Amino acid sequence: MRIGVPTEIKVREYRVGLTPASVGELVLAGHEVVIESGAGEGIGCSDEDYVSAGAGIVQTAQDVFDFAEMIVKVKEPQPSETAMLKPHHTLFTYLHLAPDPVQAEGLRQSGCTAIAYETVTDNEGRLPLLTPMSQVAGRMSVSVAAHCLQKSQGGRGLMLGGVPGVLPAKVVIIGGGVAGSHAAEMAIGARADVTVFDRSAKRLSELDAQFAGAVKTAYSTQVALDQAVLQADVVIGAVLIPGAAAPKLVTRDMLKEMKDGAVLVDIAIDQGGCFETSKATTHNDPTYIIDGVVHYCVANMPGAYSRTSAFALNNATLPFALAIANKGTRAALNADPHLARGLNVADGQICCEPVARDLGMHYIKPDWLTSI
Ligand SMILES: NC(=O)C1=CN([C@@H]2O[C@H](COP(=O)(O)OP(=O)(O)OC[C@H]3O[C@@H](n4cnc5c(N)ncnc54)[C@H](O)[C@@H]3O)[C@@H](O)[C@H]2O)C=CC1
Ligand SMILES: CC(=O)C(=O)O
Ligand SMILES: [Mg+2]
Repeated sequence: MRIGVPTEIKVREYRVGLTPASVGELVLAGHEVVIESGAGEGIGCSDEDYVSAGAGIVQTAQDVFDFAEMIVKVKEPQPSETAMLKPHHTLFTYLHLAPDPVQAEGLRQSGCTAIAYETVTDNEGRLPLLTPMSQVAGRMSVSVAAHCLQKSQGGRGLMLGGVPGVLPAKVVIIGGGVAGSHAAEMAIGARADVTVFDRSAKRLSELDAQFAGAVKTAYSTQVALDQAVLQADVVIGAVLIPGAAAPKLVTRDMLKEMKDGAVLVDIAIDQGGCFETSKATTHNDPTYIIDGVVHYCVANMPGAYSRTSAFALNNATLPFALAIANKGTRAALNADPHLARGLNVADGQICCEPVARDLGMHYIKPDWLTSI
Protein backbone atom coordinates (compact mmCIF):
# COMPACT_ATOMS: atom_id res chain seq x y z
CA MET A 1 0.00 0.00 0.00
CA ARG A 2 1.11 3.61 -0.48
CA ILE A 3 1.20 5.34 2.91
CA GLY A 4 1.65 9.05 3.61
CA VAL A 5 2.40 11.10 6.72
CA PRO A 6 1.85 14.89 6.64
CA THR A 7 3.23 17.35 9.19
CA GLU A 8 0.64 17.96 11.92
CA ILE A 9 -0.77 21.47 11.60
CA LYS A 10 -2.98 21.84 14.68
CA VAL A 11 -1.65 24.64 16.90
CA ARG A 12 1.57 23.49 18.59
CA GLU A 13 0.99 19.86 17.71
CA TYR A 14 4.50 18.45 17.55
CA ARG A 15 3.69 14.74 17.30
CA VAL A 16 3.84 12.82 14.02
CA GLY A 17 1.78 9.87 12.78
CA LEU A 18 4.66 7.45 12.18
CA THR A 19 8.08 7.25 13.83
CA PRO A 20 11.06 6.15 11.73
CA ALA A 21 10.91 2.72 13.41
CA SER A 22 7.28 2.28 12.33
CA VAL A 23 8.15 3.38 8.80
CA GLY A 24 10.87 0.72 8.82
CA GLU A 25 8.35 -2.00 9.75
CA LEU A 26 5.93 -0.92 7.01
CA VAL A 27 8.70 -0.78 4.40
CA LEU A 28 9.96 -4.23 5.47
CA ALA A 29 6.42 -5.50 4.90
CA GLY A 30 6.64 -4.26 1.30
CA HIS A 31 4.84 -0.92 1.53
CA GLU A 32 5.83 2.49 0.20
CA VAL A 33 5.88 5.37 2.70
CA VAL A 34 6.31 9.10 2.10
CA ILE A 35 6.76 11.75 4.81
CA GLU A 36 6.32 15.50 4.46
CA SER A 37 9.73 17.12 4.89
CA GLY A 38 10.23 18.16 8.52
CA ALA A 39 7.23 16.20 9.85
CA GLY A 40 9.39 14.46 12.46
CA GLU A 41 11.27 17.51 13.68
CA GLY A 42 8.97 17.95 16.68
CA ILE A 43 9.93 14.50 17.99
CA GLY A 44 13.61 14.93 17.24
CA CYS A 45 13.61 12.83 14.05
CA SER A 46 15.12 14.30 10.88
CA ASP A 47 14.27 13.64 7.23
CA GLU A 48 17.52 11.62 7.12
CA ASP A 49 16.21 9.35 9.92
CA TYR A 50 13.11 8.66 7.83
CA VAL A 51 15.12 8.12 4.65
CA SER A 52 17.31 5.61 6.54
CA ALA A 53 14.12 3.79 7.53
CA GLY A 54 13.10 3.58 3.88
CA ALA A 55 10.72 6.54 3.50
CA GLY A 56 10.57 8.98 0.62
CA ILE A 57 10.51 12.69 1.50
CA VAL A 58 8.03 15.03 -0.20
CA GLN A 59 7.78 18.78 0.17
CA THR A 60 4.11 19.51 0.81
CA ALA A 61 1.02 18.01 2.43
CA GLN A 62 -0.60 18.03 -1.02
CA ASP A 63 2.22 15.76 -2.26
CA VAL A 64 1.48 13.38 0.63
CA PHE A 65 -2.25 13.27 -0.10
CA ASP A 66 -1.64 12.90 -3.86
CA PHE A 67 0.67 9.91 -3.31
CA ALA A 68 -0.98 8.01 -0.51
CA GLU A 69 -3.83 5.52 -0.25
CA MET A 70 -3.61 5.60 3.58
CA ILE A 71 -2.89 8.83 5.49
CA VAL A 72 -1.56 8.26 9.00
CA LYS A 73 -1.89 11.26 11.31
CA VAL A 74 -2.27 12.13 14.99
CA LYS A 75 -4.94 14.81 15.31
CA GLU A 76 -8.23 15.27 13.50
CA PRO A 77 -7.81 16.73 9.99
CA GLN A 78 -7.83 20.51 9.90
CA PRO A 79 -10.02 22.11 7.18
CA SER A 80 -7.16 22.40 4.66
CA GLU A 81 -6.46 18.67 5.13
CA THR A 82 -10.11 17.63 4.86
CA ALA A 83 -10.20 19.51 1.56
CA MET A 84 -7.46 17.18 0.22
CA LEU A 85 -9.23 13.93 1.20
CA LYS A 86 -10.67 11.85 -1.64
CA PRO A 87 -12.88 8.72 -1.78
CA HIS A 88 -9.85 6.46 -2.32
CA HIS A 89 -8.18 7.63 0.92
CA THR A 90 -8.13 5.77 4.21
CA LEU A 91 -7.56 8.22 7.07
CA PHE A 92 -6.13 6.68 10.26
CA THR A 93 -5.96 9.19 13.15
CA TYR A 94 -7.79 10.61 16.19
CA LEU A 95 -11.10 12.15 15.08
CA HIS A 96 -13.26 12.90 18.18
CA LEU A 97 -16.23 13.45 15.88
CA ALA A 98 -19.11 13.32 18.40
CA PRO A 99 -18.81 16.98 19.48
CA ASP A 100 -17.66 18.21 16.04
CA PRO A 101 -20.46 18.31 13.41
CA VAL A 102 -18.44 20.50 11.03
CA GLN A 103 -15.63 17.97 10.82
CA ALA A 104 -18.13 15.10 10.54
CA GLU A 105 -19.79 16.80 7.58
CA GLY A 106 -16.43 17.52 5.94
CA LEU A 107 -15.37 13.89 6.21
CA ARG A 108 -18.73 12.68 4.90
CA GLN A 109 -18.46 14.98 1.90
CA SER A 110 -14.89 13.85 1.18
CA GLY A 111 -16.02 10.27 0.62
CA CYS A 112 -12.94 8.96 2.45
CA THR A 113 -12.83 6.00 4.82
CA ALA A 114 -11.94 7.37 8.28
CA ILE A 115 -10.84 5.10 11.10
CA ALA A 116 -10.63 6.83 14.48
CA TYR A 117 -7.99 5.70 16.96
CA GLU A 118 -10.23 6.50 19.90
CA THR A 119 -13.01 4.01 19.09
CA VAL A 120 -10.86 0.96 18.24
CA THR A 121 -11.48 -1.63 20.98
CA ASP A 122 -9.80 -4.73 22.47
CA ASN A 123 -10.95 -8.01 24.01
CA GLU A 124 -11.16 -6.47 27.48
CA GLY A 125 -13.50 -3.70 26.32
CA ARG A 126 -10.73 -1.11 26.51
CA LEU A 127 -9.59 1.44 23.92
CA PRO A 128 -6.00 0.43 23.10
CA LEU A 129 -5.23 3.34 20.77
CA LEU A 130 -6.51 5.93 23.25
CA THR A 131 -4.74 4.36 26.23
CA PRO A 132 -1.19 5.65 25.65
CA MET A 133 -2.33 9.25 25.16
CA SER A 134 -4.65 9.03 28.17
CA GLN A 135 -1.65 7.88 30.19
CA VAL A 136 0.28 10.97 29.06
CA ALA A 137 -2.64 13.38 29.56
CA GLY A 138 -3.47 11.92 32.97
CA ARG A 139 0.09 12.26 34.22
CA MET A 140 0.43 15.69 32.67
CA SER A 141 -2.83 16.97 34.19
CA VAL A 142 -1.25 17.01 37.63
CA SER A 143 1.79 19.06 36.63
CA VAL A 144 -0.54 21.42 34.76
CA ALA A 145 -2.73 21.75 37.86
CA ALA A 146 0.31 22.38 40.06
CA HIS A 147 1.33 25.21 37.72
CA CYS A 148 -2.17 26.70 37.55
CA LEU A 149 -2.42 26.71 41.37
CA GLN A 150 0.35 29.32 41.48
CA LYS A 151 -1.00 32.73 42.51
CA SER A 152 0.53 34.35 39.43
CA GLN A 153 -1.51 31.98 37.22
CA GLY A 154 -4.80 32.91 38.92
CA GLY A 155 -4.65 29.94 41.29
CA ARG A 156 -5.08 29.74 45.06
CA GLY A 157 -1.35 29.96 45.73
CA LEU A 158 -1.33 26.38 47.02
CA MET A 159 1.28 23.66 46.69
CA LEU A 160 -0.27 20.31 45.83
CA GLY A 161 1.45 18.51 48.68
CA GLY A 162 1.54 21.39 51.18
CA VAL A 163 4.57 21.28 53.50
CA PRO A 164 4.96 19.92 57.04
CA GLY A 165 2.38 21.74 59.15
CA VAL A 166 0.29 22.96 56.17
CA LEU A 167 -2.47 20.82 54.65
CA PRO A 168 -2.13 19.50 51.07
CA ALA A 169 -4.44 20.53 48.22
CA LYS A 170 -7.66 18.55 47.70
CA VAL A 171 -7.64 16.98 44.22
CA VAL A 172 -10.88 15.52 42.86
CA ILE A 173 -10.57 13.29 39.79
CA ILE A 174 -13.79 12.55 37.92
CA GLY A 175 -13.43 9.30 35.96
CA GLY A 176 -10.98 6.68 37.22
CA GLY A 177 -10.09 5.05 33.89
CA VAL A 178 -6.71 5.32 32.21
CA ALA A 179 -6.30 9.12 32.40
CA GLY A 180 -7.86 9.34 35.87
CA SER A 181 -5.74 6.58 37.39
CA HIS A 182 -2.53 8.02 35.94
CA ALA A 183 -3.53 11.43 37.31
CA ALA A 184 -4.14 9.82 40.70
CA GLU A 185 -0.71 8.21 40.64
CA MET A 186 1.02 11.55 40.04
CA ALA A 187 -1.17 13.44 42.52
CA ILE A 188 -0.40 10.95 45.27
CA GLY A 189 3.26 11.20 44.33
CA ALA A 190 2.98 14.95 44.90
CA ARG A 191 1.36 14.17 48.29
CA ALA A 192 -1.99 15.78 47.48
CA ASP A 193 -5.26 14.66 49.13
CA VAL A 194 -6.82 12.66 46.26
CA THR A 195 -10.40 11.45 45.68
CA VAL A 196 -11.41 9.57 42.51
CA PHE A 197 -15.04 9.39 41.39
CA ASP A 198 -16.31 6.78 38.93
CA ARG A 199 -19.62 5.23 37.98
CA SER A 200 -18.16 1.74 37.76
CA ALA A 201 -18.09 -0.07 41.12
CA LYS A 202 -15.64 -2.57 39.63
CA ARG A 203 -13.29 0.22 38.61
CA LEU A 204 -13.47 1.79 42.09
CA SER A 205 -12.52 -1.58 43.65
CA GLU A 206 -9.57 -1.89 41.27
CA LEU A 207 -8.37 1.61 42.19
CA ASP A 208 -8.75 0.91 45.89
CA ALA A 209 -6.60 -2.20 45.49
CA GLN A 210 -4.08 -0.52 43.16
CA PHE A 211 -3.45 2.39 45.49
CA ALA A 212 -3.84 0.40 48.71
CA GLY A 213 -6.11 3.05 50.17
CA ALA A 214 -3.81 5.98 49.31
CA VAL A 215 -6.62 7.49 47.21
CA LYS A 216 -10.19 7.86 48.42
CA THR A 217 -12.71 6.41 46.00
CA ALA A 218 -16.31 7.54 45.65
CA TYR A 219 -19.27 6.48 43.53
CA SER A 220 -20.12 9.29 41.12
CA THR A 221 -23.61 10.53 41.98
CA GLN A 222 -24.32 14.16 41.17
CA VAL A 223 -24.90 14.96 44.87
CA ALA A 224 -21.61 13.44 46.00
CA LEU A 225 -19.74 15.09 43.13
CA ASP A 226 -21.23 18.52 43.88
CA GLN A 227 -20.11 18.32 47.50
CA ALA A 228 -16.58 17.27 46.56
CA VAL A 229 -16.22 19.90 43.82
CA LEU A 230 -17.14 22.71 46.23
CA GLN A 231 -14.37 21.59 48.61
CA ALA A 232 -11.81 20.99 45.87
CA ASP A 233 -8.67 22.94 45.04
CA VAL A 234 -8.24 20.99 41.79
CA VAL A 235 -10.82 19.08 39.74
CA ILE A 236 -9.55 16.87 36.93
CA GLY A 237 -12.19 15.80 34.39
CA ALA A 238 -11.31 12.38 32.94
CA VAL A 239 -14.67 10.77 32.15
CA LEU A 240 -15.41 8.92 28.95
CA ILE A 241 -18.43 7.27 27.41
CA PRO A 242 -16.72 5.74 24.36
CA GLY A 243 -17.45 7.61 21.15
CA ALA A 244 -20.04 9.84 22.82
CA ALA A 245 -19.88 13.47 23.90
CA ALA A 246 -18.78 13.85 27.53
CA PRO A 247 -21.54 14.38 30.13
CA LYS A 248 -21.51 17.85 31.76
CA LEU A 249 -20.82 17.12 35.42
CA VAL A 250 -19.88 20.55 36.80
CA THR A 251 -22.36 23.29 35.97
CA ARG A 252 -21.83 26.99 35.48
CA ASP A 253 -23.79 27.67 38.70
CA MET A 254 -21.42 25.51 40.73
CA LEU A 255 -18.43 27.67 39.78
CA LYS A 256 -19.74 30.55 41.88
CA GLU A 257 -19.73 28.28 44.93
CA MET A 258 -16.23 26.92 44.28
CA LYS A 259 -13.14 28.27 45.99
CA ASP A 260 -11.56 31.30 44.36
CA GLY A 261 -8.43 30.18 42.53
CA ALA A 262 -9.54 26.57 42.26
CA VAL A 263 -8.35 24.84 39.07
CA LEU A 264 -10.35 22.74 36.57
CA VAL A 265 -8.35 20.58 34.16
CA ASP A 266 -10.73 19.17 31.54
CA ILE A 267 -8.92 16.27 29.93
CA ALA A 268 -12.24 15.17 28.38
CA ILE A 269 -12.37 18.36 26.31
CA ASP A 270 -11.59 16.37 23.16
CA GLN A 271 -15.00 14.75 23.61
CA GLY A 272 -16.61 18.16 24.25
CA GLY A 273 -15.60 18.52 27.90
CA CYS A 274 -17.23 17.51 31.20
CA PHE A 275 -17.53 20.99 32.73
CA GLU A 276 -20.32 23.22 31.39
CA THR A 277 -17.92 26.17 31.10
CA SER A 278 -15.20 24.30 29.21
CA LYS A 279 -14.17 25.46 25.77
CA ALA A 280 -11.21 24.02 23.92
CA THR A 281 -7.96 25.96 24.34
CA THR A 282 -4.55 25.54 22.74
CA HIS A 283 -1.00 25.21 24.04
CA ASN A 284 -0.52 28.85 22.97
CA ASP A 285 -3.13 30.14 25.41
CA PRO A 286 -4.12 27.18 27.56
CA THR A 287 -6.11 28.75 30.42
CA TYR A 288 -8.93 31.18 31.12
CA ILE A 289 -10.75 32.17 34.29
CA ILE A 290 -14.50 32.19 34.97
CA ASP A 291 -15.87 33.18 38.40
CA GLY A 292 -12.35 32.99 39.82
CA VAL A 293 -11.91 29.37 38.70
CA VAL A 294 -8.95 28.64 36.40
CA HIS A 295 -9.85 26.42 33.41
CA TYR A 296 -7.25 24.41 31.47
CA CYS A 297 -8.89 22.77 28.42
CA VAL A 298 -6.20 21.85 25.89
CA ALA A 299 -7.55 19.23 23.48
CA ASN A 300 -4.14 17.86 22.46
CA MET A 301 -2.30 17.77 25.77
CA PRO A 302 0.14 14.98 24.72
CA GLY A 303 1.39 17.20 21.88
CA ALA A 304 3.40 19.02 24.54
CA TYR A 305 5.42 15.87 25.29
CA SER A 306 5.66 15.05 21.62
CA ARG A 307 8.51 12.57 21.64
CA THR A 308 7.26 10.41 24.52
CA SER A 309 3.75 10.63 23.10
CA ALA A 310 4.55 9.84 19.44
CA PHE A 311 6.59 6.79 20.42
CA ALA A 312 3.88 5.59 22.84
CA LEU A 313 1.18 6.16 20.23
CA ASN A 314 3.11 4.25 17.56
CA ASN A 315 3.57 1.27 19.91
CA ALA A 316 -0.21 0.98 19.87
CA THR A 317 -1.10 2.00 16.31
CA LEU A 318 1.60 0.15 14.33
CA PRO A 319 -0.01 -3.33 14.42
CA PHE A 320 -3.27 -1.84 13.09
CA ALA A 321 -1.52 0.26 10.43
CA LEU A 322 0.30 -2.90 9.31
CA ALA A 323 -2.96 -4.86 9.17
CA ILE A 324 -4.61 -2.18 7.03
CA ALA A 325 -1.60 -1.95 4.74
CA ASN A 326 -1.13 -5.73 4.41
CA LYS A 327 -4.76 -6.71 3.88
CA GLY A 328 -6.27 -3.57 2.40
CA THR A 329 -8.69 -1.39 4.37
CA ARG A 330 -11.95 -3.29 3.88
CA ALA A 331 -10.40 -6.74 4.34
CA ALA A 332 -8.61 -5.56 7.50
CA LEU A 333 -11.86 -4.16 8.91
CA ASN A 334 -13.64 -7.41 8.09
CA ALA A 335 -10.89 -9.49 9.67
CA ASP A 336 -10.94 -7.67 13.00
CA PRO A 337 -14.11 -6.48 14.77
CA HIS A 338 -11.98 -4.36 17.12
CA LEU A 339 -10.50 -2.39 14.21
CA ALA A 340 -14.00 -2.23 12.70
CA ARG A 341 -15.21 -0.42 15.83
CA GLY A 342 -12.80 2.32 14.80
CA LEU A 343 -14.60 2.92 11.53
CA ASN A 344 -16.32 6.30 11.88
CA VAL A 345 -16.94 7.41 8.27
CA ALA A 346 -17.27 5.44 5.03
CA ASP A 347 -19.17 5.86 1.76
CA GLY A 348 -20.28 9.36 2.85
CA GLN A 349 -21.99 8.04 6.02
CA ILE A 350 -21.30 8.02 9.75
CA CYS A 351 -20.76 4.41 10.71
CA CYS A 352 -20.01 4.53 14.44
CA GLU A 353 -23.24 4.30 16.41
CA PRO A 354 -22.51 6.56 19.46
CA VAL A 355 -20.91 9.16 17.20
CA ALA A 356 -23.94 9.25 14.89
CA ARG A 357 -26.34 9.45 17.86
CA ASP A 358 -24.55 12.45 19.39
CA LEU A 359 -24.32 14.19 16.04
CA GLY A 360 -28.04 13.63 15.43
CA MET A 361 -27.11 11.85 12.21
CA HIS A 362 -28.11 8.43 10.90
CA TYR A 363 -25.90 5.49 11.80
CA ILE A 364 -25.36 3.44 8.67
CA LYS A 365 -23.27 0.28 8.73
CA PRO A 366 -21.70 -0.26 5.29
CA ASP A 367 -23.14 -3.35 3.58
CA TRP A 368 -19.60 -4.64 2.93
CA LEU A 369 -18.76 -4.60 6.66
CA THR A 370 -19.38 -8.10 8.03
CA SER A 371 -17.25 -8.28 11.19
CA ILE A 372 -19.60 -6.25 13.43
N1 LIG B 1 -7.20 16.45 26.20
C1 LIG B 1 -6.35 15.56 25.72
O1 LIG B 1 -5.32 15.90 25.19
C2 LIG B 1 -6.62 14.11 25.85
C3 LIG B 1 -7.87 13.70 26.19
N2 LIG B 1 -8.15 12.38 26.41
C4 LIG B 1 -9.53 12.09 26.81
O2 LIG B 1 -9.59 11.75 28.19
C5 LIG B 1 -10.84 11.12 28.42
C6 LIG B 1 -10.66 9.89 29.29
O3 LIG B 1 -10.02 8.86 28.57
P1 LIG B 1 -9.64 7.45 29.24
O4 LIG B 1 -9.12 7.64 30.61
O5 LIG B 1 -8.80 6.72 28.25
O6 LIG B 1 -11.06 6.73 29.31
P2 LIG B 1 -11.44 5.44 30.17
O7 LIG B 1 -12.57 4.79 29.46
O8 LIG B 1 -10.24 4.64 30.52
O9 LIG B 1 -11.99 6.06 31.54
C7 LIG B 1 -13.16 6.82 31.62
C8 LIG B 1 -13.80 6.55 32.96
O10 LIG B 1 -14.90 7.47 33.11
C9 LIG B 1 -15.87 6.80 33.88
N3 LIG B 1 -17.12 7.53 33.83
C10 LIG B 1 -18.04 7.59 32.83
N4 LIG B 1 -19.06 8.40 33.20
C11 LIG B 1 -18.77 8.88 34.44
C12 LIG B 1 -19.40 9.77 35.36
N5 LIG B 1 -20.60 10.31 35.08
N6 LIG B 1 -18.79 10.03 36.55
C13 LIG B 1 -17.60 9.47 36.84
N7 LIG B 1 -16.96 8.62 36.02
C14 LIG B 1 -17.52 8.34 34.84
C15 LIG B 1 -15.88 5.39 33.27
O11 LIG B 1 -16.51 4.46 34.15
C16 LIG B 1 -14.40 5.14 33.08
O12 LIG B 1 -13.81 4.44 34.19
C17 LIG B 1 -11.40 10.81 27.01
O13 LIG B 1 -12.35 11.79 26.66
C18 LIG B 1 -10.19 10.93 26.14
O14 LIG B 1 -10.52 11.20 24.79
C19 LIG B 1 -7.20 11.41 26.30
C20 LIG B 1 -5.93 11.77 25.91
C21 LIG B 1 -5.55 13.14 25.62
C1 LIG C 1 -6.34 11.61 22.47
C2 LIG C 1 -6.05 12.96 22.01
O1 LIG C 1 -6.94 13.74 21.81
C3 LIG C 1 -4.68 13.36 21.81
O2 LIG C 1 -3.78 12.58 22.07
O3 LIG C 1 -4.45 14.51 21.37
MG1 LIG D 1 -15.82 31.63 42.88
